Amino acid sequence: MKVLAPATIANFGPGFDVFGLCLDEPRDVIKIRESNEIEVKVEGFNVPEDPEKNVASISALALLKMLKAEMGFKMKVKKGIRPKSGLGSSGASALGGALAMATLLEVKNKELIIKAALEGEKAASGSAHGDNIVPSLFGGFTILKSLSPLEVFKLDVNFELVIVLPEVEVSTKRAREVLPKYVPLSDAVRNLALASALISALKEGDIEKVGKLLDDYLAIPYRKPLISWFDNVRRAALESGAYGVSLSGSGPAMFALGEDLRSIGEAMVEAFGNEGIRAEYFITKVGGGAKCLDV
Ligand SMILES: Nc1ncnc2c1ncn2[C@@H]1O[C@H](COP(=O)(O)OP(=O)(O)OP(=O)(O)O)[C@@H](O)[C@H]1O
Ligand SMILES: N[C@@H](CCO)C(=O)O
Repeated sequence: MKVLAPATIANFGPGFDVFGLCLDEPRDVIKIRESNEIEVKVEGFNVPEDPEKNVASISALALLKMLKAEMGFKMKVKKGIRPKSGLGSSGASALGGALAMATLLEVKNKELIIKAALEGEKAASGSAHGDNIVPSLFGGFTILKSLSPLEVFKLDVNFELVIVLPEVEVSTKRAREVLPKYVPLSDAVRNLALASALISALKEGDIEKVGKLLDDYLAIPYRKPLISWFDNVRRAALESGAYGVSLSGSGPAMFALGEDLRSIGEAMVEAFGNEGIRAEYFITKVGGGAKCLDV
């Protein structure tokens, strides 16, 4: 049994903890089979092999516990999404681990799978936010209305975007610690207006309009001390023709929409370089969600 669990962009501008976009790549690949022992092996980016510490096995174990089932397993995690990247690295592994175990046990209940995956996400980032796990499972653009009961609205969208990944790390845990408990009402209203308009623009398929609706007043302003380069890289993207640009999840990855994605990516990489930070860019499209393969 093998699960492909894709990277995601959480928040997607104004949708803090609610919006999520599934990417076609990169992805984690989680292989699982029943065994007498519990073992985790990791390939690719470095994450723990201790089953109590790897997000994928934590989620698989959480599902077993929820079902009051006992079973050993051997898990192989091919880690294709860089941890602490802002691309939903822990979310993809958490979803992959829960989905792989669910498939082994022939469990189809999506709410249960997400509940188990949230245990992994919580272990990684200190918070059971679902805006990476949900798009990684369902694909497309997701609006997470409620986790319990699970209520997800999905938009099937189709466009390309450029992702820029700098060689710095931002811990999601830290990026959540810096957020205030309360925000000014005027900022909440601004985000509400942007988020509502963004959904309408996505439904129209007007990506230029979507790009102009990516501002955020709830999280990014408070995270600036952790992402001091953000404004300069954003400016470079806009000056090179991007319709819009934002942080992916809690960063450091950024994404931009536009026509000439290659030029925008190059301009953003150069802007990171001016800050003394090496970065790379890649172009991808909206992904279709996690896949289970019988191998
Ligand atoms: N399978 C796994 N995948 C990713 N991270 C893991 C995994 N197992 C354990 N971890 C640990 O979880 C932590 C992930 O931290 P964090 O949530 O900040 O990153 P992230 O999920 O990659 O961020 P983001 O969601 O913004 O991409 C790291 O300390 C990492 O070592
Ligand atoms: N919504 C989460 C996503 C983290 O990947 C946050 O911004 O903290």
